[in-house]
Amino acid sequence: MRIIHRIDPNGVPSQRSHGDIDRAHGNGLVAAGLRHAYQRLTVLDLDAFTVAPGDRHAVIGPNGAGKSTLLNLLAGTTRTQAGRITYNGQIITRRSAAWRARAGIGRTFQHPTVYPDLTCLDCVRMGGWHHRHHPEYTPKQVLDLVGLADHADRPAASLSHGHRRMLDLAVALAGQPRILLLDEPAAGLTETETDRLLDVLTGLSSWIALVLVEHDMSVVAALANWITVLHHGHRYADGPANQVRADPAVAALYLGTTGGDDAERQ
Ligand SMILES: Nc1ncnc2c1ncn2[C@@H]1O[C@H](COP(=O)(O)OP(=O)(O)OP(=O)(O)O)[C@@H](O)[C@H]1O
Repeated sequence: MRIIHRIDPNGVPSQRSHGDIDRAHGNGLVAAGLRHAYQRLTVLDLDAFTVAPGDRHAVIGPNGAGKSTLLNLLAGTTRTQAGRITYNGQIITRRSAAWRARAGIGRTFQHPTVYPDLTCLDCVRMGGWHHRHHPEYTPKQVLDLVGLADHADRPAASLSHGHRRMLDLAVALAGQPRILLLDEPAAGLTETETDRLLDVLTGLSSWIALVLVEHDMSVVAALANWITVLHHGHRYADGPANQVRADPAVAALYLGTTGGDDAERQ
């Protein structure tokens, strides 16, 4: 199986399933030359990563591959050490996470960080604070969307793990993101909760781009039309979701039967 690479060696998008027109006008999120190290250990070294409006882009890879690090750099919760990030044609590399959230780059967390002392409704109000005068949806509508309408007045701290994840998503959605970065949104959810999550995410407006870090391949299969595989911080494979999922080398990577032929894959 040949993996179709999305980026040519010069960093120019080469193959796209959709979004080309928007990208041509400079819309979307474009990261180039992102490198990140903890102490002297480089955990991410990515030539290019692009997200166009409407993308459904999964980032997969074994534990420690650098997936969350990538998401944190895109969201601005981790400071960029090397590389450049642009959003709708504007360089945002040094912009804070709060600035990026206001600009439309929303995120959820691997470990949901809701405001524990606030009620669910107030958490969502906080998430949509910068849209409070012209909200697309009221906080109650957002809570209803994720199935938490009955919990509006409960403190966030009292929620179950699954409900906390959905509240985290509601907070992100209240910010009216144009790009939504999701860090393992299905982790720890029951089957019913996962179905709800998929209902919410598949029902989002088609112009909202999703970047999904996820280990659950059924969730990836249901949502993603493009997959980037990371391995030891490098891009191991990149292509249309059905092709990447069918690639024996990607399966072997997950089963731990590959030696990690990064050089061959880049
Ligand atoms: N704050 C930190 N200090 C030191 N090392 C870190 C820190 N955060 C992450 N790392 C290391 O960086 C590497 C990449 O971590 P990252 O969380 O991005 O991987 P991941 O692909 O998201 O993994 P997982 O699927 O297990 O969540 C790992 O080796 C991890 O141990």
